[in-house]
Amino acid sequence: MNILIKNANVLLADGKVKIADIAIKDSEILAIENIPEIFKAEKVIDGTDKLATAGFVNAHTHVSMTLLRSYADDMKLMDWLENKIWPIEAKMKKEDIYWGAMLGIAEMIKSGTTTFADMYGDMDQVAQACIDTDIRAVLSRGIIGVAPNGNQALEENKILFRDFNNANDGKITAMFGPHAPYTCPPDFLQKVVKASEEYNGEIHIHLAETKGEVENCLKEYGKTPIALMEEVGILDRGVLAAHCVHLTDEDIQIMKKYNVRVAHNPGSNMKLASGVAPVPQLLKAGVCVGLGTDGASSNNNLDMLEEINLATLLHKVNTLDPLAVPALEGVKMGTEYGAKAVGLNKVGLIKEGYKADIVLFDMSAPQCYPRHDLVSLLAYSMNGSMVDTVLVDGKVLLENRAFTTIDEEKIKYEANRCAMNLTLR
Ligand SMILES: CSC[C@H]1O[C@@H](n2cnc3c(O)ncnc32)[C@H](O)[C@@H]1O
Ligand SMILES: [Zn+2]
Repeated sequence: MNILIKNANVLLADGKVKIADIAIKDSEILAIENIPEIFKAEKVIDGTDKLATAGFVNAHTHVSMTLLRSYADDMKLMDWLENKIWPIEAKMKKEDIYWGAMLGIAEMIKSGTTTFADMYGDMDQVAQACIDTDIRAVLSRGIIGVAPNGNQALEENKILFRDFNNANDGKITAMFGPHAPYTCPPDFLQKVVKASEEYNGEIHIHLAETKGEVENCLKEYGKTPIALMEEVGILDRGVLAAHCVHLTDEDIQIMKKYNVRVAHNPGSNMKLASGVAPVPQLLKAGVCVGLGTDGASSNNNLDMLEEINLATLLHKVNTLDPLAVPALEGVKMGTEYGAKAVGLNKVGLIKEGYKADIVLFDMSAPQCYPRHDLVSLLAYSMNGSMVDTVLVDGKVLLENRAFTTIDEEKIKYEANRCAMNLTLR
């Protein structure tokens, strides 16, 4: 479909904001400003006084964990996982994964996220939710190698790849998801490397999230998690590494050498008291750093504009340098860098030839005045509730804050039903 967004304040690829029209042809951005005479719009969207940005890329989440939002708070990671999260996840059924994913996808679209990278179980249900909502997604089967069903989970990841890589007109792609070095020993990780070579897939993994993880890794293997991943061959495969909080300078050099991409999760790292990732050093070293929310049970929402805000503020105070992560860098981490981090090309910018994943923000609220600098307003004043219109792959999914295809009330009802039943099992 030919869509014309007229007269919007467009955040362009060069970081400048300009009032312009955006012509969309099918799934791509055809032109910005200089619209060809022959372009005939079948739908016109008035962008007057709205801010148009590339859709946010949530570079790391476990979307179905929306069912566990507010279920277990104020705990450190391993206590939280071992004593609350893993026991109740063991009771989850396929419909829980589906409705939890639908709830999370609805929340993400409504707050401006157009792509997410996921790692969980029963990923056929997450994939189906992506098909039912038309969001863009990079899906991996989270694999706990030490679990009795580690090999089964690896087989499920191969099936995910076979059945859903490039599915839904290419909006779904797949990766392999070994959970973490502390749940996937080296010999199992080598099986994952082999499978990823067989399927030409990349790898999504939690790395160096806590001080305890690093200390235990050094004790058991005499190496940091990053160095161990280099040894077992994981880094050769193309890696999206979530967290990367506790790193040495040598780790950062290894990450640069292997072009490791990072999903920085400031909200989750703060909520689980995991630490502050050395994002300014990673960016300075030329490592690609995107942003993720992690799951809604350790954040506790999936609002990427909030994550951008957290990233811009956290690193200022942690380094006592107001330029540690400036506004535009934070926005780029949540869009352009995030797209690269999850392995997508032509996504993450409003640029000719890129995918038409576009968000229009309503700027009528008082906190959007005065208009000295719209990128500053986006990073430091606005919030996800100001999202008005969302397009993914050139399809309008949200318009005037209302979903065009999905039933929000049904999703909230079914997800809540599943969450309550889950706690009764
Ligand atoms: C095996 S599927 C993915 C697995 O990861 C768990 N998880 C959620 N958040 C985190 C985190 O911050 N670090 C490590 N693991 C996490 C999730 O509950 C699933 O069990
Ligand atoms: Zn995670």
